[in-house]
Amino acid sequence: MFLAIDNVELAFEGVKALDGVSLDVPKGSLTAVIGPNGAGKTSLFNCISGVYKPTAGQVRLEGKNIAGQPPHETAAMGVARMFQNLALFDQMTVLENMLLGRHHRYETSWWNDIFFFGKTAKQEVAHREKVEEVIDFLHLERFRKTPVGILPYGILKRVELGRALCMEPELLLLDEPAAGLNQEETEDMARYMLDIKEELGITQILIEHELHFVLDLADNIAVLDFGSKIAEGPPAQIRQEPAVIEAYVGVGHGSV
Ligand SMILES: Nc1ncnc2c1ncn2[C@@H]1O[C@H](COP(=O)(O)OP(=O)(O)OP(=O)(O)O)[C@@H](O)[C@H]1O
Repeated sequence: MFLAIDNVELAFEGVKALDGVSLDVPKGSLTAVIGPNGAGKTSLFNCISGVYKPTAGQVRLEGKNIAGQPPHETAAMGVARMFQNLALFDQMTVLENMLLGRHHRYETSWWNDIFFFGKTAKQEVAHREKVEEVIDFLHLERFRKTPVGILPYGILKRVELGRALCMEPELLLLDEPAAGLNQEETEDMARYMLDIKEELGITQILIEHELHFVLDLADNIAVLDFGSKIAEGPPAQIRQEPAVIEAYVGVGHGSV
């Protein structure tokens, strides 16, 4: 299995944020983790990316247990994260922010190379080519030289996705990518996620509040509630799941 989350438990002073959660994520798939506030979704991401060390259980990436491994080592193994609270530098342009997304791939003094000395090292040319590819892929051409601080939120979300894609990840963790977007922007975001899967073949895990956003998108949906996985399956199955119907629309309201 590409990513195997095995009986992961995470406790904060007696409160179990995760209580024995297991989830298999096949390579190239798009998995959604949904659930209400406080269900444990962010905690699960933090256990995958290395921000938190699970109190029990394993997170195996291509067979290697990465639970408790520092985030930079996990990132170097190809795990990138798109943050809900955007991790961008306002004064820098779209292009510069995306180049920063590649810093772990610079072999030496990446900061000096890009910003102070402007060396046209082979390395930098290759990095810029990759960034331009991502800019094209996300249709951000006309914003390349714009400081991100003046861009509207919908575009910023796309730039944040681009920053993560510039890491050339094997596994992309998306934290509520549609939060705060209008209908059209939400549809665009969903389209990009399908393109990432179909054209780039990158495995994606997506945290979402809204069941409806993921029903047409995900291959597999895991539903968390109070730190436990209460249901898992393809969208058609999740729609019919009594525990999900109860959690989302109340008992006796039919399928979602
Ligand atoms: N650093 C922390 N210290 C103490 N408790 C925490 C910490 N982080 C999370 N928790 C608790 O763990 C539980 C799960 O929180 P988590 O943020 O993972 O849920 P979530 O599903 O991501 O919620 P939301 O949708 O609101 O982001 C909650 O009860 C939360 O209060």
